[in-house]
Amino acid sequence: MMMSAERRPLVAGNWKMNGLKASTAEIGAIAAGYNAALAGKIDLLLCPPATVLAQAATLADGRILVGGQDCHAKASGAHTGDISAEMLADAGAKAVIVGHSERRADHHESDADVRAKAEAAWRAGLVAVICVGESEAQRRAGEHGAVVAAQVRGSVPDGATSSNTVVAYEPIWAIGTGLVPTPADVAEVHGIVRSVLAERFGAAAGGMRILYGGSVKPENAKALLGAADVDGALVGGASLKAADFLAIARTYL
Ligand SMILES: O=C[C@H](O)COP(=O)(O)O
Repeated sequence: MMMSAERRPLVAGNWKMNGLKASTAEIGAIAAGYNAALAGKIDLLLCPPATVLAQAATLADGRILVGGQDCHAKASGAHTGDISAEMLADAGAKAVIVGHSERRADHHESDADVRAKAEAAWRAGLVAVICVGESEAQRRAGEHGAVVAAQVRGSVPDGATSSNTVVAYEPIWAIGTGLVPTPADVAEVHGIVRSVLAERFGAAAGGMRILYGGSVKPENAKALLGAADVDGALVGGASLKAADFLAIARTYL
């Protein structure tokens, strides 16, 4: 385990395919609730659907960060329905999630695809939030460490730094299920992620943030976020309500 005083916690919200214009009031409430005490300790990022991203950026008013949930690897061109990192940046995004397990499953994204998207994020000046995580069958077979290590090796591009990259560990079986690993299980995998980052990036790995995601709720946040090598959370369902998202963030106060 490597520790670094430089790692400022990050609590990120992923609205997935939820949220209409009216829902962005929650983003205004989150920005309003990000008071001096929270701002003194942690960063907040919210990733709504691309359709409301610009509106979210306006409501966030620079107080919290907003981001995209995916991007195309290219900057522009004939790719119907896709959105580039440059477009997200133009709408006010400061970060983008890449390689979420739902993208890997629904859109057959490989580690190489995810790596290209992370590079696209950097090209546009965005932080890449790179997701990794094992399936239930892989966990049962005891393969979680090897699976996650391979995903980190394949999905994180050369050139990653603590400023341009965040890794999110999200065991697939914990996403949206209410099932959570024990803090010791989370610490084990985060330690593996940090070791792989250290093999690749040396001492800089000590400054890189590794988030845990998967059924994080106000009730379990303290235990999960208190685990070794956990530098924040990637929150799905509980990020849809400002009160719940802020309650998770306040775990750090
Ligand atoms: O990106 C977020 C994760 O997939 C976690 O979702 P969840 O908090 O609804 O389990």
